[in-house]
Amino acid sequence: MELKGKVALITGAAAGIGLAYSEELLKQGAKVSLCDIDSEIGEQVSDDLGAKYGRKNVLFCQCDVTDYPQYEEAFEMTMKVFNRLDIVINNAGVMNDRFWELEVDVNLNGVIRGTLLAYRFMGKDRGGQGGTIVNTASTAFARPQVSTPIYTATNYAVVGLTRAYGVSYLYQSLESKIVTTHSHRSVHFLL
Ligand SMILES: NC(=O)C1=CN([C@@H]2O[C@H](COP(=O)(O)OP(=O)(O)OC[C@H]3O[C@@H](n4cnc5c(N)ncnc54)[C@H](O)[C@@H]3O)[C@@H](O)[C@H]2O)C=CC1
Ligand SMILES: CCCCC/C=C\C=C\C(=O)C/C=C\C/C=C\CCCC(=O)O
Repeated sequence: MELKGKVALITGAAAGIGLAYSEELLKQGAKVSLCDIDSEIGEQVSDDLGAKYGRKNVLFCQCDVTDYPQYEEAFEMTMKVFNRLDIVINNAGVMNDRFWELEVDVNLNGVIRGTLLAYRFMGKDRGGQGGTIVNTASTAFARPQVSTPIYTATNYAVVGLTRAYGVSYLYQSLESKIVTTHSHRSVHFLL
């Protein structure tokens, strides 16, 4: 996929895998909207990436994926600043089964919110140009992580959600495909 000039919105972008996605996209000429609940690290990372890849190519949106209106604002801000949206990467996640309700709300409900918003802002049936949704899940979906059964369950669910959306779009003859790649013990599904 040609990434030059494309705009990507990435959640959990202030650290780890989300930060790696962001830097790679910038390297390949895309513009990125970094979304994260942590505004202190997020602003810092955004400044650093802006200095390296061009300030006009990087935006930080403070956003909690458990809060639909906040998440929606991040999409609106991205559209306002970059005037387009091509790629949504639902990556934010937590792993702590002691706080299982939060874990489900971030890892599963957050991906559902992000997927619905992505269809709303990019869907051809909504007047958009189409686009790509990438959902990150742990390979715990294939080999259960017995130490964290609820974290494991959220990853099973994300895989089911992503496969079902991918197939329903295929049935509707819209442009879509599912590709799985394995990297750092995570699975990235491309819709
Ligand atoms: N690190 C690993 O070995 C693996 C990670 N994964 C998955 O990859 C994804 C990213 O994981 P990592 O980069 O390792 O995590 P990380 O802990 O390094 O980074 C997660 C980022 O998400 C942000 N975040 C947390 N809650 C949020 C919320 N409610 N709204 C917005 N942002 C929020 C954090 O502030 C942080 O910047 C997760 O979905 C995780 O399940 C999958 C397999 C392995
Ligand atoms: C948001 C997550 C932040 C921290 C992530 C750190 C580690 C994540 C690991 C995984 O997602 C797990 C990946 C594969 C594990 C599969 C099986 C492990 C089996 C061992 C066990 O039961 O513990």
